Amino acid sequence: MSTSQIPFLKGHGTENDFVIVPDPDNALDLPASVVARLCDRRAGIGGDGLLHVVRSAAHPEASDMAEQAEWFMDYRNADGSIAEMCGNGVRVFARYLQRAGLVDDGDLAVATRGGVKRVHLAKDGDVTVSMGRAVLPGSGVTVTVDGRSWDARNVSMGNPHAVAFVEDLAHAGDLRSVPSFGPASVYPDGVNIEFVVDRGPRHVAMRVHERGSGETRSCGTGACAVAVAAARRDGVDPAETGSPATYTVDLPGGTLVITEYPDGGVDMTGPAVLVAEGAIDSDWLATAL
Ligand SMILES: N[C@@H](CCC[C@H](N)C(=O)O)C(=O)O
Repeated sequence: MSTSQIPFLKGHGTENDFVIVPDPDNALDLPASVVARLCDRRAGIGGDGLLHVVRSAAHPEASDMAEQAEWFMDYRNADGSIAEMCGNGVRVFARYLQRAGLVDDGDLAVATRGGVKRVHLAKDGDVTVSMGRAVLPGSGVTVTVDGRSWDARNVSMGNPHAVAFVEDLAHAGDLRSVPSFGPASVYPDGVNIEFVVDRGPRHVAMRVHERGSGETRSCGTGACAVAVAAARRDGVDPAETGSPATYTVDLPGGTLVITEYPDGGVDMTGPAVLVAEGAIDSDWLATAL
């Protein structure tokens, strides 16, 4: 019989799935080994990542944002590594806060390692997040998978992305394929790699290999990086035209709509779904420590 249980929920955004662990006072010890155990699809609950829900004031990395955002999304990849930002995760995080009655419907702010993000949510509708500006450093990168290489665009959405336009999404390989990139110095902390094809005017499709999680069925920051990279490739820059540019991005797990504004801000709209809740056996979890 276990001595205590830790509440959790499971949710996804365009099938990028997360274990959600509410811990308002930041009382839980969640080293990488514990996160990896929880995200393990056979030995644990399973997820592409973990959303640790903490009051900003209670977390050393977020206390300086507490006045702007009551809640901090302490995001972890499936291997337990830390990332600056997760676009699908922040929508699911906001949905959890709404369902738990911790925020009102409508607009809220969420603290992340990538700064404070403004979120707009309706009770059962899509969620829109103001993701901030995309940064395109211009450094040349190459991505390689299964012996094929492409030039890629380096795009930061707070976390790093390499966006490669390919002829066929099948070129991104299969589950055994591990893309690589170069030169290594461009991404000292690793990178998320997106493979993109055109579907129509301002409409693309992508697959993604995420840093710390492997191939996932969606990546919100990746879709933003892809939309901005596709716009620049198409000669579209809202800062120059003065008009917003909207791209539809299809992913294996669903569709995200990305709009870049003349001030450089990027909005992402998509679903956020809670699918289950339960309790983690703390004795089992302790075996991962
Ligand atoms: N799936 C996320 C991105 C999660 C972080 C990424 N793996 C990284 O290490 O930067 C999204 O929806 O943005």
